[in-house]
Amino acid sequence: MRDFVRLLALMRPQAGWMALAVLLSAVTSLSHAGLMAASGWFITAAALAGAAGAVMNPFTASAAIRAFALLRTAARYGERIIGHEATLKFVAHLRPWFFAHLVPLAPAALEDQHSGDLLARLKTDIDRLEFAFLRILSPLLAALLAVVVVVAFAAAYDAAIALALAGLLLVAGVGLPVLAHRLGAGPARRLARDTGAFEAALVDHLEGRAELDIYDPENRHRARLDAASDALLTDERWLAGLAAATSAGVGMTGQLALLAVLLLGAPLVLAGQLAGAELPMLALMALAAFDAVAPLPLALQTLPATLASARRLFTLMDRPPPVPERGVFRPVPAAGALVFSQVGLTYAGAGRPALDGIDLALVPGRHVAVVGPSGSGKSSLVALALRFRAPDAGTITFAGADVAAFEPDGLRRRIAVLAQAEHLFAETLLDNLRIADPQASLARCEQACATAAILPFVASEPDGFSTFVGAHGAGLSGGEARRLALARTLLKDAPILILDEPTEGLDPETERRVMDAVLDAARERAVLLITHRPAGLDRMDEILVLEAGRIVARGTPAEILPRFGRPPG
Ligand SMILES: Nc1ncnc2c1ncn2[C@@H]1O[C@H](COP(=O)(O)OP(=O)(O)OP(=O)(O)O)[C@@H](O)[C@H]1O
Repeated sequence: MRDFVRLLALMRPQAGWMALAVLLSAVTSLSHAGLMAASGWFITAAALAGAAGAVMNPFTASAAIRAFALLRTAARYGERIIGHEATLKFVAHLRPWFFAHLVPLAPAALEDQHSGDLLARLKTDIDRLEFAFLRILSPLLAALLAVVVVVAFAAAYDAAIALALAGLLLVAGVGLPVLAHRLGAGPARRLARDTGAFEAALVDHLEGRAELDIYDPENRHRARLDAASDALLTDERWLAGLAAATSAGVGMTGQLALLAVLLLGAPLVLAGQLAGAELPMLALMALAAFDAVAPLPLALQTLPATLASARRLFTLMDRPPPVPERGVFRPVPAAGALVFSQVGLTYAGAGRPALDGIDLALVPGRHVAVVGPSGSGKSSLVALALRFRAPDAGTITFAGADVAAFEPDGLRRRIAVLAQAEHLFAETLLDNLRIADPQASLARCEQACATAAILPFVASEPDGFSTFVGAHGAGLSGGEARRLALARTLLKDAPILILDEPTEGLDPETERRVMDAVLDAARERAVLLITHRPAGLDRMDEILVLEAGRIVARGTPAEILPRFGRPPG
């Protein structure tokens, strides 16, 4: 219920258009019933007049028939135009709204989300909400309006006929939809829940094709996908069958209503309490009134999936961002030292802190390395520096002010990072480089590529910088992808440079050359080098040794490196 109310609140800006669409939809149903009623009356009255040899004025009735027919067409046209306009405006607002809520959550608060599942939310769930008005709300309200008018009209002629009509409309408009809802709730909820998971598994399957070819020749993974797909199809088939059966049920109830009106009305005609032409008028109007309730079974059947989609979206929306992205912030100084003082970080549900009592200063012109075994907390340091997470102990300052005083995006502009797993976009080499600086001249791109030792590769490609790198850089070797990502990081003109395993995948000689070039180029910047490898460590001003989240040793290369008989980490 809460989700439904929140959904209604989201529709509020379009409430005026939506109310008009509902009104027009009710007018469409009523003019249809009016057309049928007037036609029934006219045909019978003409036949009775003919049989009695009397003269009848055909103009009033035929004018009414024409008026109802025109009104029905105009109202239907208006309802379609306005209903879709309101819905499109609603969706135009919904998708950016969802996206705007999602962005501050990334990456830390979305770590448990599969990209395929997020895509399903952006697409399938929002598509479902898109129809919440057209398929659920509008038919429901329009049917209510139309039914009240039709039953009141019938009551003006005879209470029993009105009662029978109201009862059968209730059966078709409430009884059958509730039954269909009951029978379809499980499959509908499963569909809403599992479609996202299925799409996520499908994306996973495609991305992991190479691994599956190696490890899964028996196609076990594929069989699981097939089974999930079959289950979804079974549910879909059940819901389609249910929709067909309830629609047939509504049609049959309409026929029953026609019969009931005739049976109840015939004695009244014989007793002279009802005019002969009024009986077919009421009977045909009753039959036509069922058009108004015909969409209700589908509306109620759609409701659980729509609510499940709304709940999935709202649950994600309600996650607090790991750091506040909005508020009153100070302008971020162009340069300054990034200083960690006694910083601690404990992940939710973790038994021990990932970082504890960290003191670290990234000062312009000073180069610091952090070494330590896997899981010692190196990437967590980067997440804190980038304000993807906030420390739960100690303080981090930039240019002397707590980083919480700055807008996170503004602070991130001062930091260039080569992360452990850099994403390459399915675009050209140049497009990938210019993500760091869209204005970067070709000469600057070449300079960055030369420093990262990727320029010879670019030059050897027939298309040069226009070479397409493929999805996730699949068209490049691991080392090439790493050097391209490094060149991109170097292009970002930021006073702080963080390099997480920059030479991963390079041979020792290239590694040494690249590290020398990078450190020369970054002489003026504050550098944080995170590494397991020896290259470049001898050029550091300070080396910190991290173990299980704590700094267990720190000093100059001359003090630290002799402790490691072999490469540290
Ligand atoms: N999102 C997370 N949720 C819970 N625990 C996490 C999360 N990220 C990291 N950890 C844990 O925090 C600790 C430090 O992880 P971190 O990734 O910072 O280590 P690392 O030194 O960068 O490791 P590696 O060298 O393997 O990349 C590990 O015990 C890890 O399991």
